[in-house]
Amino acid sequence: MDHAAIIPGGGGERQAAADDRLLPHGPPPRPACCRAGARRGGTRIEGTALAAPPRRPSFFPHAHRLPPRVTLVALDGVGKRFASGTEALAGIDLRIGAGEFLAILGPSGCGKSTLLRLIAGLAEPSSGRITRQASRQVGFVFQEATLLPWSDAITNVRLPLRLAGIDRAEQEARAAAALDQVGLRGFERAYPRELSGGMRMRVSIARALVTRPSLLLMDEPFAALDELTRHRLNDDLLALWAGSGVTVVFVTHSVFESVYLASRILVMATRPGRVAAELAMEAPAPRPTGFRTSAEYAALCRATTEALEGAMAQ
Ligand SMILES: Nc1ncnc2c1ncn2[C@@H]1O[C@H](COP(=O)(O)OP(=O)(O)OP(=O)(O)O)[C@@H](O)[C@H]1O
Repeated sequence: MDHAAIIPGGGGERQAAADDRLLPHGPPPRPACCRAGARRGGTRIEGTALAAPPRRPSFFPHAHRLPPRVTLVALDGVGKRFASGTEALAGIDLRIGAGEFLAILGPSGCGKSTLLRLIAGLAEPSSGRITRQASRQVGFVFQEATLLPWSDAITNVRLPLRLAGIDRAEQEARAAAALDQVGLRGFERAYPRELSGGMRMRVSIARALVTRPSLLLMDEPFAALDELTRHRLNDDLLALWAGSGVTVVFVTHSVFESVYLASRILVMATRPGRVAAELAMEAPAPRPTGFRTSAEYAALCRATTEALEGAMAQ
């Protein structure tokens, strides 16, 4: 099968409406290719410039190796047991490379959110070790937009800067730029109740971006949105990622969303939560028109579904 073939005329993925339009910019498209491989192995970490993630064997015929990159966060044998006795995670070895788009995919309760919180430093592991690059700045986006209802969009977005003690003029300028970045120029004075669900999520993303994070952590951010809005936000997030160089870790239940977005997918199994498989894939970013109906996308979704079914059978 030719994984790089694109079926023309499909999709409607990038028909941005005024209501849900995001980023105008993006990098030159990369060649279409994909790679997936079994996971194992660790990498020694030296100081703050961490070692590159391990390379893994491929099983796609046109596979190629990803370039080595700096590791932002490294987890070695990480486990998490809650006071209730629940063993949420066990034996997690993971390298998050600068600039990658990592999706964490798995069934409900497998520990995806717990893993994201550990990566963020919002919780401590009960075993193992997490090493983070010292200079990283983390942004967090949750499933709900969690905006202050009594504040307009720009006030919501500048909140992290206000809490950091940055002066008012800079807060305003950076918040306006972040809203522009997510396609909401002109909506600075709109209140959350005046915005659609997709627009509220854009404000939430702008609030995460305003701190100029090197690591953007997203916990099922589009799960509550309708499918078309979700597709548009997927495209715009990809353009944002590709244009900014930010590292994204994205939790999702959806095989289709993970394949569409990610450069690497971590498939998790449950009880205790652990990494069952790791699939590395690369496709042009932003995705070309019709990618959702392409043979390449279908092949990647099939491989990922098989990996997820394998994980659930473990
Ligand atoms: N604070 C906590 N105290 C006790 N147990 C917890 C706590 N947080 C999570 N758990 C348990 O840890 C396990 C993993 O939960 P987690 O929310 O990380 O899974 P998840 O994969 O994100 O689930 P979902 O996809 O349904 O959001 C679950 O069994 C959950 O009940």
